[in-house]
Amino acid sequence: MRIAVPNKGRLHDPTLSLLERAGLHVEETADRQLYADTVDPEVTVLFARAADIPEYVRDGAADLGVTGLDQAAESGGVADDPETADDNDLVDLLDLGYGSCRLVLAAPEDGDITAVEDLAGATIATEFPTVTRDYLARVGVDADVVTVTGATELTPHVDMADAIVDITSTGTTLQVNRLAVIDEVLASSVRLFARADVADDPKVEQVRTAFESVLAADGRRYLMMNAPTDRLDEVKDVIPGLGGPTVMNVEADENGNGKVAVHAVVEERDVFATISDLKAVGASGILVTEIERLVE
Ligand SMILES: Nc1ncnc2c1ncn2[C@@H]1O[C@H](COP(=O)(O)OP(=O)(O)OP(=O)(O)O)[C@@H](O)[C@H]1O
Ligand SMILES: O=P(O)(O)OC[C@H]1O[C@H](OP(=O)(O)OP(=O)(O)O)[C@H](O)[C@@H]1O
Ligand SMILES: [Mg+2]
Repeated sequence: MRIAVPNKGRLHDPTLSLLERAGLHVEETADRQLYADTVDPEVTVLFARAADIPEYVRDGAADLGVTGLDQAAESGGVADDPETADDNDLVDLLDLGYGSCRLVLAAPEDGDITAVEDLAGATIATEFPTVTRDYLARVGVDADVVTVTGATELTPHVDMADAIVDITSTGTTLQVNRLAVIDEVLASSVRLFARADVADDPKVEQVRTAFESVLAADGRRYLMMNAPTDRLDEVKDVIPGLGGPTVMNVEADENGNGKVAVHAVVEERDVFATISDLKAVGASGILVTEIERLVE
């Protein structure tokens, strides 16, 4: 099975680190620029441009792809559910959380275009012509779309376009170019995509679960402690756990008082307060550790 991942740019490093954390270590090879083996003999990684990845997956050059939803939507249909997906759809299996941005319609701050209706008969420049045309059809506005391959923000200032559809995240680029957002066209983030005909494959499910387990572990910590058996209920009340904690009997102390070991997964933001609460109800030997993966 082949997974296409971004070969460069902002999505490259986070994607490789996700593969690593998911246990799919990418082997170093001479051909690393194009493809690489992983520790799983059935899984190969293919390096491609973020914008080309959806096409690689649709064409069958790869089975899975990691890239932005904006790129997938630009290349054709995207389905959330393999059951209802068309043959040529990409199935959006999992939101990986990074690469968050918005595709927005924007026009010069001090211009005449302040609403999407003002764009009837106007020209919109974008690197995302398909998404833009779909959007115009959705809102029922007839405008021309010109495709550019970069520096889109410049086009309204050189009379190439009246408005643009482009990526924004912090808003700095729009602000510097004195462009105001008129509407959101698409909210995007990086997703794990599969070709519809392999979306139900057990190997695909294995990769999806591995990625999901990394996301589930993010921002969570594993707490371990000992507690007097007769104070277990108080300890349980204090732990803001995911489900009940795991409780194990351990040897009684030298005075014959019963003791238990308690393990629990807690949100990282709760750890600081929880530790003092635990001490107050008699817990001791409290350990806090990171979690690599969590399969819920
Ligand atoms: N400013 C941004 N903030 C968050 N995500 C972004 C931003 N710009 C782009 N992205 C996401 O990253 C994807 C890849 O962007 P792009 O193709 O521009 O590559 P890049 O990482 O910017 O590298 P380069 O432009 O140098 O090739 C986009 O499709 C989008 O999903
Ligand atoms: O809202 P902001 O935080 O300013 O981000 C938006 C900018 O980020 C991307 O450009 P990028 O930095 O990837 O440069 P590029 O045009 O070379 O791809 C995108 O094309 C916008 O221009
Ligand atoms: Mg870019």
